[in-house]
Amino acid sequence: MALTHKLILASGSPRRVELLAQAGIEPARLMPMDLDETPKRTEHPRSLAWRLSAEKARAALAAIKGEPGWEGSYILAADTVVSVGRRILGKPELVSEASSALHLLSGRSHRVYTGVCLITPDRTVRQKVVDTKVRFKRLSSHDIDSYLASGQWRGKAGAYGIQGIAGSFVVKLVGSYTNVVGLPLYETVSLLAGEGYDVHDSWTKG
Ligand SMILES: Cc1cn([C@H]2C[C@H](O)[C@@H](COP(=O)(O)OP(=O)(O)OP(=O)(O)O)O2)c(=O)[nH]c1=O
Repeated sequence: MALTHKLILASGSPRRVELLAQAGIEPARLMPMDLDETPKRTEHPRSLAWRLSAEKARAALAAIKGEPGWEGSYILAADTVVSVGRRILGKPELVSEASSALHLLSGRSHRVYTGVCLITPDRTVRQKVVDTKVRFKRLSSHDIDSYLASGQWRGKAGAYGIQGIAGSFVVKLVGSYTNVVGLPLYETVSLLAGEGYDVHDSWTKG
């Protein structure tokens, strides 16, 4: 029988769990890693997504050190960053921050970068950053105020969730949709499969 390795998802994002489930992958353990996600001065959004996804995965690796049963596990982490030009829009905490982000995104194209980091059972670190270009319609004040009132901006990079109401703001999208939601499925599954993870294991189990 093939040796199966457990997968740890170093994330507290329900979107990432759902996206993996969509691909038939169920992590054996969820480990939300609470890190300082502040960009460094002049840090490019792509570099930020690369760095933070690796920091989350490495933090989970450090946390399981010495725990029996988890030595040969895979560890997966991701980080999603929204940017308009070189300006990085993080996860807003206040309504006023969400409002400024939505005003910036209105009628423009922006990029969404998701960094994916996989630590393999032999502790090799494999990384990718995927980017998607998204164009929003011009948002009226009414659109923005109503969206803010919906609360769907909370906890989301760039103050919107494409999988909800904000999907109706999208005029054009070039690249991976799942990347915008928080985990690029094609690239993540390729990364896992390329490192020997049995991505087909659960497909036949219903
Ligand atoms: C742009 C966009 C982001 N998001 C979410 C995905 C991520 O959860 C979040 C970006 O923040 P992240 O810091 O990438 O992730 P997180 O803090 O939610 O979870 P964790 O670090 O524990 O894995 O924004 C959407 O759900 N929809 C969208 O359209």
